Amino acid sequence: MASLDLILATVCFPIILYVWVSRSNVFPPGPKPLPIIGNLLDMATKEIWLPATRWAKEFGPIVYLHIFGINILFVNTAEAANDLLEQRGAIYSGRPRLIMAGELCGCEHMVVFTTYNARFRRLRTLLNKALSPSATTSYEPLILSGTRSFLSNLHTSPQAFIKHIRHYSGSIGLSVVYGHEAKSTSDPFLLILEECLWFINHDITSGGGIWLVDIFPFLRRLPKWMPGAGFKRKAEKWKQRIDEFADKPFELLKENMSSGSYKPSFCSILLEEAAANKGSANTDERRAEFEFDLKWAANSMYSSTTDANLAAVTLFMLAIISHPSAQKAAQAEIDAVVGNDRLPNFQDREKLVYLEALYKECLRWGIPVPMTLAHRAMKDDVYKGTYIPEGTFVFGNIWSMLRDPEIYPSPETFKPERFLEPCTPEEERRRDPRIAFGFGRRICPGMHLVDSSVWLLMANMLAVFDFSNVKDEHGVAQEIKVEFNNPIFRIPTEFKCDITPRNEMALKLLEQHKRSGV
Ligand code: HEM
Repeated sequence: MASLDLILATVCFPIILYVWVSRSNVFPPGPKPLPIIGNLLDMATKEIWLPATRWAKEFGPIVYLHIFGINILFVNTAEAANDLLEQRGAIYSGRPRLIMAGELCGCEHMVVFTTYNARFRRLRTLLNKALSPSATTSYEPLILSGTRSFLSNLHTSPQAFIKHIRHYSGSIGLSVVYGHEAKSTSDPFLLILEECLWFINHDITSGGGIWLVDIFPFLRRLPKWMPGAGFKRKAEKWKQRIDEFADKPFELLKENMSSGSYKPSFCSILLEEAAANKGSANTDERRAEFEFDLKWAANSMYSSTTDANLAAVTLFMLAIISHPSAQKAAQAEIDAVVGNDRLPNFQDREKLVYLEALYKECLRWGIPVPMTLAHRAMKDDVYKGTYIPEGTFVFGNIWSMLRDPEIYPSPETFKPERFLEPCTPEEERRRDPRIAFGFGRRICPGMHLVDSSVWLLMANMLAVFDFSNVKDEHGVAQEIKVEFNNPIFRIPTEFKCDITPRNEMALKLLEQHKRSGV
């Protein structure tokens, strides 16, 4: 009898609760919607993570909104993100089907836009292989030489630092992915990267990427000449460029491979592996499918590096300019560990403990990507007595998690020392700034590459330059004021700062590297 009670309690009760909650539609709490448009006005803001974090304080770990029948859920704490996006990854790893971005503009082949299906798993396998910690180690020579030429460029024209960061990220992406060396900022593959990133981030996915056609799918059948079908004309133009963006570097690499003059890269290694594997199972159809996947996996890698890196590096610059004592402390440590006659490299990392804390605090305080992209609930779910319907767009609110005062006391304060304070293993697990890279089966595949490349860039920038506010004619430091207009990446608007070589030795090192080209 006791065991029957136990069965009833453990099996039947959760089922009854599930059915009751899902039938009675007890949605998670959230701001009051208006009739018809729902929470449309609440969502109409460029830094959505800021109101989302205010709602988190008012309503709790999960907050629900809806717009024209689209359900939206913000997951605001690391614990809820772990419960839903990690532990229930089988439910929460989809992506919304965006008709405008995906189907009409042709982004549907990129990993970021692909929902959780067999193709997604094939693409992620390719990316995870190319971006695993051990694969990342093999890119270290490229990262090192990219970093050195970035320092030279920064020395030559410090005020163009944004252009140099973009060039650095784009050219590392091109060499790692396609083995292509970008000789200048006007390399056609860098230009098309910039162009496509601009309209993907600012036009296609602006406002969460939801267009009227995503709410009323029948609109996609409108003939493109009709008044009101301007979105179709725009989509056609963007699609053509996005296809070229994926095709052109891949086609050039294949041509170079046929003529035998190419550098090993992510694509060439996998194409060679596929060619060597000419078994009977490797039909023409399979080969075509593999090449199509590889082309889009490559494009997903190449297109994801620039804006995220730009956000991470400019936020680091803002942090050290506004916290000169942290800048000095990191430089003193580099001088002590590395000395003044060479530049920092990967082998120094273990000994640069303050720099490590500074790197973590830059990710935590700066938050380059404050909100995950929308995960899609692939079936109905119940969480803590509330109902989350299938199809809900679920956003991990990284901003609110990395600003959680329970885990990070005085979260607005930039304080690298917080990562040096002794803590229990449980606290160590809770204060993990890798939350900055998202969750579960959708976690950023580029996180290991970022961990090496952005760390090395920071170490080298601090080793040779001082970063400070611009001074006016009376020597008074000018405060830096920036805004954040990009809906996905926290990239500050352009700002001015002074970037000067730290001393004679730094100048000598820069000259040396300029001459040797490494
Ligand atoms: C500071 C740098 C970066 C940050 C903070 C960052 C952060 C993120 C975040 C938060 C997501 C969304 C995860 C989610 O939906 O749960 C993401 C997705 C993604 N990231 Fe990154 N990222 C960075 C750099 C990179 C780089 C360098 C690459 C490629 C080499 C990359 C490739 C991707 C891809 C392909 C996705 C989509 C994954 C998917 O949909 O399954 N990221 N990233």
